[in-house]
Amino acid sequence: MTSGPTDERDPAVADRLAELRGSIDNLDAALVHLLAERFKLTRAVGELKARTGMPAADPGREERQIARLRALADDAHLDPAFAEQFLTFIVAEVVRHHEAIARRHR
Ligand SMILES: O=C(O)C(=O)C[C@]1(C(=O)O)C=C[C@@H](O)C=C1
Repeated sequence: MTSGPTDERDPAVADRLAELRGSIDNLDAALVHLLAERFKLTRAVGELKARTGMPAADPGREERQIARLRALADDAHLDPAFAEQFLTFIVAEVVRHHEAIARRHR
């Protein structure tokens, strides 16, 4: 017999789905905590940069981070383009925070 859309009513399938979703929820929580820690560190960097008059963004550093993350993603069988987009998205938010901190220091 082939499996079909009714399989999710099968208790074994429902249990397995709940188990997988439980682990996904744990990892999502870990990601939120990791991001919160990263933003604590970047806030300190933003304050240091504002205090010393350094520019918010460092394109050279970003280039190196992207190259490193792409290689790590490749090793981990994660799409390197996705890893790059993810980092770029986070760093754009960090730069926005740095700029807001710098405005407050003026
Ligand atoms: O390392 C820095 O200089 C930072 O400001 C941190 C960070 C990052 O989020 O990793 C953010 C902005 C820079 O363009 C590069 C890196």
